[in-house]
Amino acid sequence: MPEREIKSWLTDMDGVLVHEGTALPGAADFVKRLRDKDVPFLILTNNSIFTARDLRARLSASGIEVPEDAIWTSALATAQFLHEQIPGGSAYAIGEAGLTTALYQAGYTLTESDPDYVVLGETRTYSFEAITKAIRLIQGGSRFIATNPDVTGPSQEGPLPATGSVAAMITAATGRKPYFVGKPNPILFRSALNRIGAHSEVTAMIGDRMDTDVMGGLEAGLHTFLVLTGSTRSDEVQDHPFRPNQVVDSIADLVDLV
Ligand SMILES: O=C(CO)COP(=O)(O)O
Ligand SMILES: [Mg+2]
Repeated sequence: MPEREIKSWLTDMDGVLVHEGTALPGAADFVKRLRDKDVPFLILTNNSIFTARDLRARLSASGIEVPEDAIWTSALATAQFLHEQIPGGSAYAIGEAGLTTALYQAGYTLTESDPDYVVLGETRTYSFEAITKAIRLIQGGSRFIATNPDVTGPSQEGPLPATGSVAAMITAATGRKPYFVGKPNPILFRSALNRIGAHSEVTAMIGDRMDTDVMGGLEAGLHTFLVLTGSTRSDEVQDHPFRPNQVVDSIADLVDLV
């Protein structure tokens, strides 16, 4: 049992609720319990590929029913961050609808011509041409932003290369490191807590990665649960200088805590 009462929940998506488009055992029950008991919650994902509307549909197709406004992605947080930094700015974006739509909705112009920012997001179709353009723009002075530092993402077949790995390639070519807006950045956690009106003292974070979900939750003052259905094996927890409050096999073990 947690040492403190949990009144609101932030939960990661890939590796906790789903593997790509397949729901993990207990995920649908966990979310249904939250909604039936009207418990404040938010799905907090570093996956910047999809819009919240698309993610709602994908989760529904896997049997997990959540409203669109219960989903907060690293793409949405990145667009909000850039709007606060340079309102009405411009960006060269590598990513999919989740990122480009969020940037447009934040009032940004997408361009290859002297953009304020190069924004790297998640995609399954990174192109050599696009990465080359990004490298040249960064060398020309555009600021380098990435939606999330995850070097891999989980799937049923095994790890998938992710934004953090591609960012490392661009860093190697330019000598510039990106500013990552997604987990573990406190910006994502603070914006998430604000969206559900929750206080860190009584909020839990459920994740599958130590370097994003658990680190970010820990630093935000949340109670942290690590599940073993995603990117972290139980014997890997000790490789990190910090640990979650609790390690559980899967989200099915947390249903009765709601
Ligand atoms: O998509 C991701 C990295 O590829 C991570 O997504 P989550 O933050 O939902 O685990
Ligand atoms: Mg995850």
